[in-house]
Amino acid sequence: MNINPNLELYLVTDEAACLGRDFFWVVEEAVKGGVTMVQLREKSLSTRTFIDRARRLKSLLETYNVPLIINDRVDVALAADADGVHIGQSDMPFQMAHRLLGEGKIIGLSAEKQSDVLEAEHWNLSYLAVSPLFNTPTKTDTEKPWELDGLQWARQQSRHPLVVIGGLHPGNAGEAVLNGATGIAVVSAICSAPSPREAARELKTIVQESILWPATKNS
Ligand SMILES: Cc1ncc(COP(=O)(O)OP(=O)(O)O)c(N)n1
Ligand SMILES: Cc1nc(C(=O)O)sc1CCOP(=O)(O)O
Ligand SMILES: [Mg+2]
Repeated sequence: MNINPNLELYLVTDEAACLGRDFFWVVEEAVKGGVTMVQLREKSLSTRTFIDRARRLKSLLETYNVPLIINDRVDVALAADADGVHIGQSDMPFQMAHRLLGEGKIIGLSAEKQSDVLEAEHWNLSYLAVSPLFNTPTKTDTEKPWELDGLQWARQQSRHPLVVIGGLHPGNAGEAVLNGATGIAVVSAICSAPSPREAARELKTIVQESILWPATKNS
């Protein structure tokens, strides 16, 4: 696996946010719309059900060559042969996760405050998540949002690709990229959209056009 994945549009799953629709249908539609990476984020499943879901998702995503990331759980990532893990500041420390996973796996880390960004310079991450960029009702146990000025600061300090998460939608995705994000991570803007495929398509276009700006501005 390429440990430098395409981060442009990162779907973080939440079955409750799928509004009763089939979870795998929502993910597949999102991938058809242009999602470049998927994180399976499960906070209440038993270990066995988490592994079963991860294996099924892995086989779905393989068809589209889209990497699967497991939130929090290195054991589940290994059991499902996922492409990597996402760890937060209260999860397994980076060095342990790296040792257990071995080479060739994606590891992403949340940065909640300035010292997290500086500490992360020691580690070979695939990405650093600016967490949260904006307030979001989807996850409320967060630190203070970074906002755009905080994102600019992180961009100046960090050597890692930056993913932004928290409150991203078509109205602010472009400014996130213009202020330093390599890509955006979203839950509700895709999972709860009337058409997850169309929502992903719209967000992907915004991200890609913002990456190219100002190269395309006068063309
Ligand atoms: C891409 C991405 N960024 C941040 C998080 C949050 O991780 P964490 O702080 O460990 O919180 P939980 O998601 O585990 O509740 C994430 N999952 N993904
Ligand atoms: C899973 C998660 N982590 C966050 C963090 O700040 O670390 S915010 C978040 C949920 C993001 O949901 P939405 O796209 O609906 O705002
Ligand atoms: Mg976590």
